[in-house]
Amino acid sequence: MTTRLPVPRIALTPGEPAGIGPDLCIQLAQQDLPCEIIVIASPQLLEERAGQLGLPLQITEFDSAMPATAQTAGRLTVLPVELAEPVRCGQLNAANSRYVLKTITKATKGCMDAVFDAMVTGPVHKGIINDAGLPFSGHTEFIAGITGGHPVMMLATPGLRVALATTHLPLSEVSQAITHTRLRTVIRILDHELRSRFGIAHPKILVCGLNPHAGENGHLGREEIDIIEPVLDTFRKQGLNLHGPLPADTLFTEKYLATADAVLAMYHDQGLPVLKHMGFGQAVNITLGLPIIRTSVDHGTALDLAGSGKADLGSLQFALQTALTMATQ
Ligand SMILES: NC(=O)c1ccc[n+]([C@@H]2O[C@H](COP(=O)([O-])OP(=O)(O)OC[C@H]3O[C@@H](n4cnc5c(N)ncnc54)[C@H](O)[C@@H]3O)[C@@H](O)[C@H]2O)c1
Ligand SMILES: N[C@H](C(=O)O)[C@H](O)COP(=O)(O)O
Repeated sequence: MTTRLPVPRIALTPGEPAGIGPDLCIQLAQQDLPCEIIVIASPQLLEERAGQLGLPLQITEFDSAMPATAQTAGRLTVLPVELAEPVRCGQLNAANSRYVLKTITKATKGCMDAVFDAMVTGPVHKGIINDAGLPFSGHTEFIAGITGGHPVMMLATPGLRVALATTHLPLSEVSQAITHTRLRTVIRILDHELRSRFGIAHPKILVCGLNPHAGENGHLGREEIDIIEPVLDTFRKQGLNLHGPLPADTLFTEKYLATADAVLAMYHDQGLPVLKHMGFGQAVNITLGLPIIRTSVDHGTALDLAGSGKADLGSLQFALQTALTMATQ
């Protein structure tokens, strides 16, 4: 007798309604998939956008009491959330910012309550959420505010994983944020999840310095000597396979990357431009350190492309595939 495994149920938030998130959800819905996708959004928005794109879409309202069924092309299961105001492609409207946060909150709580096996997020516009007077610096921090845990942002593309010691911080605040406590927490989570979620027995992690040339022996900054090296030394004594602090400009070369499982960058734009240069459109953003599985696209709202049919589905597909792998391993 064979036992059929349950179909994974994945929550999908389209993000900013005036951006390409709704387009991508509709494009994704044109495929048969080995999981159930529950889009948390306004059904009216999705129907209007499908009309603009000229794509078929039959919407069914989500009923959590029903067993999960695999996604079939042209259909979509939706957990409805009402918009505050109608949406025009490419035009941000702060009145709809609470709607955006509500969709993410529902997905997060649904994962916490085991209604969903994982959540995948489309791109939000952080600025318009802030313009609405709502504190928000990114999904990563917002979701962790609901679930608890210290979130660690890691982007991955075939051949490279980059995790960040700090996430959405003004550059002027980064140095202060690189503390012994933060680095210890981030490295512990990164090492642990590379083992537990990605099946890497003894992960080799390359750690960037903060300053040019990793501080040039203290002549170009002391964070490496005072903070990064002592933390790495402590973990090395415990058997972790950590290398650094290395100058970030030369760390990102083949000689170093060839044998590495992940790079830990000290701040957002130290690590992510390299990863996006290598894999934009084929990369995923994964939040480590949470009690739930959350992945996301590697791109933003692309307001210029909303409703045009030109948005590339690659990163959303990769994000979904990664969430599925993590949920079913
Ligand atoms: N996952 C997220 O929520 C996320 C990620 C990155 C940026 N953002 C936000 O998005 C907003 C806009 O950011 P940005 O302009 O720096 O980046 P962006 O990714 O929106 O756009 C950069 C360029 O890439 C193009 N592009 C982006 N996604 C594409 C796709 N799927 N297919 C084809 N072309 C695509 C755009 O047309 C644009 O030319 C900001 O508010 C930023 O914070 C959100
Ligand atoms: N740092 C992400 C990137 O550049 O792709 C992006 O801002 C999204 O972050 P959140 O997943 O925290 O919203």
